Amino acid sequence: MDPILSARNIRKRYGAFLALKDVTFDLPRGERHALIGPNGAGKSTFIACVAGQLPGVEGKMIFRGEDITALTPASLAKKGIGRTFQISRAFLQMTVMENIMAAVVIASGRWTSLSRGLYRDNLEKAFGLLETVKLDDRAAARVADLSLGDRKRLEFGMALAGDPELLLLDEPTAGMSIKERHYLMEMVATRMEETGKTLLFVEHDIDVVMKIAQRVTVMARGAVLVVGTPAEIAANEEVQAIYLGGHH
Ligand SMILES: Nc1ncnc2c1ncn2[C@@H]1O[C@H](COP(=O)(O)OP(=O)(O)OP(=O)(O)O)[C@@H](O)[C@H]1O
Repeated sequence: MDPILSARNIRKRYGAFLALKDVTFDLPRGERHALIGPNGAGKSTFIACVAGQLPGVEGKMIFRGEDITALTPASLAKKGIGRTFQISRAFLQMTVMENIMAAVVIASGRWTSLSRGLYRDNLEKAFGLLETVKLDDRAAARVADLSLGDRKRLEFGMALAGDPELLLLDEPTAGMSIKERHYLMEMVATRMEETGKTLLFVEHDIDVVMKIAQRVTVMARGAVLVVGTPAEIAANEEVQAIYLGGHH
């Protein structure tokens, strides 16, 4: 296995509460990997640790052979770790195109260039991303007027602007209809497949997990319980006990 990400003994405390208890985890390059587990298992905390968003994380995080422990989200983005962000309120009144352009410009790292060539390149890239997430026909719409499914696809497109090697998605389908969930996640899976990138996602919809993930990590109470293929996970008695035990 050629891991793109190796987490070693990751610990995270919130005050006196230990939310992650020595999580050790290897993510092979090019894999679509789901993190599942009951509420409070530590899934979002782990994703936030990988994205560099939490202070005081203990342990070691290696990305593409390099120690990235304690790097800031901005430097992690430059190194190829991307995640989606909810579009902030101020940007909801702007159009789909303006939002995706902002993501492209930020990802390019060149805010102030007036070069027309660069502007044209950015515009082309922005259009390409809108095509990828099937929003090219909504380019002029205000984000506030989009359906939830459309907005989530836009957020996915914006996360792709930096062309991340590893994409982190924390409950990307929350609040969506079953049909929208599958539509979004099939789109994400296709994109990952075509570009050879790696995906780590937290997902509560087990049907989506079974369809999209190549391997699954089950977390419970801040620790990794079991790792396996979707079929192995579905057949695992410990996992069944957690889910049927009413703890989620
Ligand atoms: N900022 C915080 N301060 C204190 N405790 C926190 C904080 N964030 C999370 N926790 C606690 O840490 C534990 C893990 O939370 P986390 O959100 O990572 O779990 P999760 O597996 O993503 O759960 P869910 O499926 O409900 O989103 C929970 O017990 C939660 O209450």
